[in-house]
Amino acid sequence: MKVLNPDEMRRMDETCIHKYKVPAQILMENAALSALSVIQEEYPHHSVLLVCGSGNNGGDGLALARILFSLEKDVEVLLLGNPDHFSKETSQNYRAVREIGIPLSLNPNDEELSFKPNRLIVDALLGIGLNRTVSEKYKAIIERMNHSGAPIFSLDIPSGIDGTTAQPRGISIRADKTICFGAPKRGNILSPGYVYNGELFCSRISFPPPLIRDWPGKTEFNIPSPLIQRDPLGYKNSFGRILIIGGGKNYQGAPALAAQAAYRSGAGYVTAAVPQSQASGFSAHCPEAVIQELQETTEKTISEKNETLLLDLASKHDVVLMGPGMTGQEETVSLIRKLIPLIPVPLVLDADGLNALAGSPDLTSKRKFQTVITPHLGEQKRLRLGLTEDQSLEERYGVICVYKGPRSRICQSDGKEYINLTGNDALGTAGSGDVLAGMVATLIATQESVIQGVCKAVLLHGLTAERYPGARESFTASDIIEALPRCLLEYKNNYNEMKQTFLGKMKMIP
Ligand SMILES: NC(=O)C1=CN([C@@H]2O[C@H](COP(=O)(O)OP(=O)(O)OC[C@H]3O[C@@H](n4cnc5c(N)ncnc54)[C@H](OP(=O)(O)O)[C@@H]3O)[C@@H](O)[C@H]2O)[C@@H](O)CC1
Ligand SMILES: [K+]
Repeated sequence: MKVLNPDEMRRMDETCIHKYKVPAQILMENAALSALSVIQEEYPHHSVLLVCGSGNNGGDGLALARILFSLEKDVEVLLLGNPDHFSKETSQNYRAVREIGIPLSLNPNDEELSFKPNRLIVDALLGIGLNRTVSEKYKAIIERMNHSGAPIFSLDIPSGIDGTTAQPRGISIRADKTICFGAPKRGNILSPGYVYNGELFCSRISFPPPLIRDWPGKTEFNIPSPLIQRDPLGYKNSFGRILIIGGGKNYQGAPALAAQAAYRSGAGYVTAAVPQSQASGFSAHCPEAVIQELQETTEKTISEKNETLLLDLASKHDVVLMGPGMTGQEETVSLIRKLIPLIPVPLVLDADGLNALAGSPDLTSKRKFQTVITPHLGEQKRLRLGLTEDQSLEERYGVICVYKGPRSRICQSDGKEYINLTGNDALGTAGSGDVLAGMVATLIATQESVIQGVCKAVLLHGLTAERYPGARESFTASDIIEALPRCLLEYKNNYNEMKQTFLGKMKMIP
């Protein structure tokens, strides 16, 4: 499923109207009919107040009012704006609403506004035409709607959410349900906008399939291919050989979590290269891993003396993960910077690996093998130092970048972007990133391509937090690892359902 920004959505609408000859009036009617089916299903007995703005979003609301009224529903319309500025389609619906005699208040003042808690509010104030901070007049109404106690159903996007950035422009409706038209917008899917949708529905409003299928947009939901089945005749070396370079004083846990996550994601063989004084502690955490003891700096971090040994070891593995727990010790940072360009297999950089990389994009951009970086917000900021506004990390560093956070994004340097739909706030726990890094390294080794491996790892990592009972009350990085087997099994056995329901995150309406 493609995700569009408002400009793309307008171009798609225009293409539908001009190339495929589906008139705008029909699109608006279809939008209203699809919203009607949600109301009939979800709010069959509610009376309805439609709050309409003066753009086509308001036009959708007016069309819906007309259809609801024809079904003898108790409806009322609040209309804001100047009818002289309406589009042709909105004007037609406005005239019909007036002629039919549907109760309507035009630009009501504060005293005339009445929101009853048991009456459904349809939010048709602002759609993808939002182009500035919400005006004072609209702000006051949005506040009243949000505090009314009434259920709110938004048309296309909650009024106030920017369709591109997903940020509220000053304020936004907090909807219980939202139906998006044609395709989901970035504002419906990214953080924080997705939270304002409530439950999300989508209608194609009769867009012809080739229009959607062949649309050249580069952003889509992260729903990768099915898991590659394990070879029943395979052995440990055929299920992914992962080298983890990590650990430093006070940070033994980080590489241990990554190693456990690697094994639980299906890796056949994991080597952990850690400072020698931490080897025994590491073994206690992950007895399955083969340990390579490394010479240390005086601060018990990994010394530069290990360069040749590590490069040789890397060449004997399918993927290298470098960074967890390595600290910012000067000599260790210098080692990381020497190793990055030379590691002769795909490389995953996380944590201190990213801090060492920040500001030196040439270290990764010239690598012969692919690099994946998994920065959280703070690390993203550090990596951006020296970049211009319009440069992305994936482009400048020549990597696949996983922008971690609510609704993580996986971005390739060619502009392709996958928005992850799984996960919740439970994942904000120490060690969560180390676990993800171990999963990414493994699935890169075991799946059909680096990008597919990354996408599957991010999806599964999020799924653990949704499937682990009580995760939002109590969850640790080790619980992510514990939940992995059942999530892998679900991915394997229920793949088609997960794909068809967009992992339960969006429901298609005719
Ligand atoms: N095209 C199609 O075929 C289809 C389109 N469809 C529907 O159309 C919607 C897009 O319609 P749209 O482009 O008319 O914009 P819309 O979101 O209604 O708002 C524009 C109005 O808001 C105003 N305004 C803007 N910012 C503001 C602010 N901060 N505070 C206050 N006011 C502000 C702005 O005013 P102005 O800039 O003129 O002052 C303008 O009057 C789309 O979301 C979908 O629902 C469906 O029917 C399917 C077919
Ligand atoms: K809206």
